[in-house]
Amino acid sequence: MAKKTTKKKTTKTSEKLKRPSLKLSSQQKLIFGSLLIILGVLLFISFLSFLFTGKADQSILSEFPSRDAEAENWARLLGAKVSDLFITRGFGIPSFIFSGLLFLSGVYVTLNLKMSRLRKHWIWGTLIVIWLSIFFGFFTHKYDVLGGTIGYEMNQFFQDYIGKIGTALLLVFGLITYMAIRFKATGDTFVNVFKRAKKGVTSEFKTEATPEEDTIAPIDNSLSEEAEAIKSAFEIPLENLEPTIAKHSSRDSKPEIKKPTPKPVPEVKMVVDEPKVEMEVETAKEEKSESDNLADKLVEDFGQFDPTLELSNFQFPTLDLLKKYDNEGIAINQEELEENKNRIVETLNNYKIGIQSIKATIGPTVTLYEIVPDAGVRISKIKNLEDDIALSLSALGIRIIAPIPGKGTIGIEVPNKNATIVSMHSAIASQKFQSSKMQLPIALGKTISNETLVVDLAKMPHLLMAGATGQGKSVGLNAVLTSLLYKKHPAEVKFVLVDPKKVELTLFNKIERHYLAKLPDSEDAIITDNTKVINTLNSLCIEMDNRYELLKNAFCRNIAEYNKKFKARKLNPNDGHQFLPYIVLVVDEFADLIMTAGKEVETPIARLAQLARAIGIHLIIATQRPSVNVITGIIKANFPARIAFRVTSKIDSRTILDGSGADQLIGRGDMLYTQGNDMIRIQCAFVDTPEVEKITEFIGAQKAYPDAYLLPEYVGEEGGTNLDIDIADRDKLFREAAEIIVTAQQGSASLLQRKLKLGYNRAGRIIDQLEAAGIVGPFEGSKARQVLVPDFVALDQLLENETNND
Ligand SMILES: Nc1ncnc2c1ncn2[C@@H]1O[C@H](COP(=O)(O)OP(=O)(O)OP(=O)(O)O)[C@@H](O)[C@H]1O
Repeated sequence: MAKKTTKKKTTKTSEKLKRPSLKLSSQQKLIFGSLLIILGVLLFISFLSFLFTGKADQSILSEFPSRDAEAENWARLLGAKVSDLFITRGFGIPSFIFSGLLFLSGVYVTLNLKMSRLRKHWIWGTLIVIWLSIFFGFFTHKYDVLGGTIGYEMNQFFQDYIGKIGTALLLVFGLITYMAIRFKATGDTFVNVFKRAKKGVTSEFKTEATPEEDTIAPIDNSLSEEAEAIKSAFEIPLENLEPTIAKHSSRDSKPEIKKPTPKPVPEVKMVVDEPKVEMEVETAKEEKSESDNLADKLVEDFGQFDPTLELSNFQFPTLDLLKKYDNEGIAINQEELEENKNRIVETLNNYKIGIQSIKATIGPTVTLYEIVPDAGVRISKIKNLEDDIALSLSALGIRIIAPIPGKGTIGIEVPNKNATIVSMHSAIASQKFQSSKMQLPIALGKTISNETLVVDLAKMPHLLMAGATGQGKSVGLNAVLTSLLYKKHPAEVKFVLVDPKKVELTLFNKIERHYLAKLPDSEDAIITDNTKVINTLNSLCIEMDNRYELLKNAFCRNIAEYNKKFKARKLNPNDGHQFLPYIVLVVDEFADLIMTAGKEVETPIARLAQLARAIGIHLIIATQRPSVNVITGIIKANFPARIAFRVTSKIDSRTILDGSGADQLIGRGDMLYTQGNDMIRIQCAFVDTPEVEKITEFIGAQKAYPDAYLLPEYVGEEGGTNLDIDIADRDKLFREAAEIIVTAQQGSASLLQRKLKLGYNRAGRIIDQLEAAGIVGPFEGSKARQVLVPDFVALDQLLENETNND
C-alpha cells in the first residue's frame, strides 16, 4: 500500500516535470482564446465559400499568388489558399471539423476550461476526419473535394493491398472500434438498435422512454457530450462575472448601487467523468399478496378510484375572477434609491462605520440594502444604530437584519415611498403556484426579491397568524382559502370555519355543500357561536381518532399513503375505509374564543395540534391579541409555522415570532413568515371581498354534494345526562360492558376503556347508556358512579324485562 502511494507520488511529480506548464494570465487567455475563435470562424467561412468559388480560384492556386491576383473566396487569397490546402490537397469536406475544433479551442482557452477534455476532442476529431476522408474517398475515382487528396490516395493504397472489399470491411471495423471506445457500445447495443429499427419509427419513439432501453441510453448521452461541453462553457463565466462587478464597486470610495437583475441562482456545475464499468441492475419483483391481486384486478376492471368522480364536471375558478391592479409592477425610483443609499452611508460614517459595498434589492413594499461593512466592524454596533438610521431616513418600519443568515452581509430594509400591491391574481397565476405539486399549496405573497412564496400547509403542519387590527389578517386568511380553492377539488379538502366576528367568513357559506364541513345537526356550516365551537372541536377530535383507527387498520403512516392505497383499491370500503379529504380548520379571533371558553377550547385545539398532522387535519389560527395567555406554550410548541402582521409592541412580536421584528412592519399586508428557522419578509397577496364573492359564487353555482361534509356527532356534557337513549341505538358492546361493571361493582368509563380496549368517547357513551338503562347511577364528579345492579341474575332480569316491555 505504502509502495503504491509513493509510486503514485513519483509518477505525479515526474508528470509535473515532464509537462512544462504554460501559465497564461486571464487577459492573455482572453486574447489568445478569442484569436482562436476568430480563426475558427474565418476557416469555416473560407471552407464554405471554397465549395462555391474553388473552381473559379483554381487559376491563382497553382503557384504562390501575387497580391494583384483576385480571389473569389470570401476570405480572399489566404482563404482560397488555405482551403485548397485543407480540402483539395488534404482531407476534403471533413476538414470542416478542423474549423469547429479551432473554435472550440478558443472557447476552452477563453473560459479556462479543462484542457484534458479539449485534448480528447482534438484526438477524436482528427480520427473522425481521417475516417470520413477515407470513407468519401472510397466512392470517388479522382481527386475530389469530397474526400480530398489524402482520402483518395489512402483508398488507392488500401485497395492495392487488400482490394475494394477489404477496404470497405476495414472502414466498418474502424466504425465499430470507434463506437466501442467512444460510446462504450456492446454487442447488445447493436442488437437493440437492430430490434428498434425493426419495430419501425413510431414504436421507436415510444420505447425510447422505457427502462428496458437502458443500454441504449449511454449512446444518446455521449452524442450530446460535445453540445454539453459548449453549453457548460457558456454557463460558468456568466456567474463569474457578477463578483467582478461587485469587487469593482467595492473599491470605489462611494459605494455604487447595483440594481437587482433577474438572474437565475448561480449553480455550480461539476463535471463527472463517465463511469467505465457497466452494471446491469436487476430489480426483484415484489411478491404480491392475495389482496394485492384482487386490488390489481379491480383497478384493471374499474380503473383507479377517483374521488372527484361525483363532481367530475367541477370547474375550478378561472383567473379572470381575480382583479389586476395598475400599480402592480415594481417601479424603480432611482432618486429614492440614491437618496437612501447616501443617507445610510452617511449615518454609518458618522458612527465611524466604513462600508465596502452596498447592494439594493427592490421588493413590492420594502427595499433591502445589503451592506458589507469594512473588516473589523462589529455587527452589534450596526444593530444598535437601528433607531438612528430610521431617524436619518425619516421612515417607519426599518428593520435591520445583522447578519443576513447564510450571506455574511447586513441587511437594512427600508419601506418604499410608493408600495405596490401584490395581487392575488399574480400570486395564483405564478408558475410556482400553478406547477406546484404540494398537497395543500398556498400562495402567500411575494418576497423581497419579488418571487412568489408558495408554501405547503400540509407540511407546516399548522399555522398561527397574528397581527394588530387592520393590518391584513383577514386578507391573509382569505388569501390562504382562495389559494386552496384554486388548486383543490371539493373532494380533496374541506374547511371548518370558525368566525366569532360573524362577518369575515360569511361569504364562504355559498360553497357549503362543496367545501365546508359541519356537525350533523347544525344548520350553518360556518360556526359563529362559542358553544358550537367546543362541540365542533371535540367532533374533530373524534374524527381524528376515527381516522387514526382507519390508518392503523390499513397499515399506513399518514393520510397521503392511506389515500394512495385507497385509490389503488387496496382498502375495502365495506371495512369502513373511505377516501379521506384534508380538513382545514380556520379559527378567526382565537383570543375571543379563549376568553369566553378557556380550557374547553384549548384542550381539543392542543390535542388536534399535537396529533392531527398525520391524518390530514390542519389548523389555521388567527388572533389580534397575541398575548401569552392566548397563545400558550402548548399551542406555540405545536405551531412552528407563524405569520406576523404588524403588531404594536416588541413583546407581542416576541410572543408570535420568538423575536422582534413584527413591531417594525408597515402594515397593509406587510408580514413576517417563519417556518421554524429563518424569518422571511413578505408582502401578502391582496384579495378583496368582491373577489372572494365572485369566486364563491362561481363555485356555488355549480353542482354540489347533497350536503356539507358531515363531521362525527359529538355529545357534549349536557348530552351526557340525556337519559332517553333508545335500546336499539345501544352499543354492540353494551351487554359485555354491563357485565364488567356489575362484576367489578364500579361504574367508571376508564374501567371499560381498559377492559374492552375502547376509546374514551365510546366508553363514555356506553356509560351513558348504562345510566339510561338504570345499571349505574348518575355522574358524581370525581367519584366512580354507583352500580345499581348487584349481580348477574339481577342484570339478566333487568335486561329481559326491558325487551319484554319493548
Ligand atoms: N396584502 C395587502 N395589500 C394591500 N392592502 C392590504 C393588504 N392587506 C390588508 N390591506 C389593507 O388593510 C385593510 C385592513 O385589512 P384586514 O381587514 O385584513 O385587517 P385585519 O387585520 O383583519 O383587521 P381586523 O382584525 O380588524 O379584522 C384592508 O381593507 C386593506 O385596505
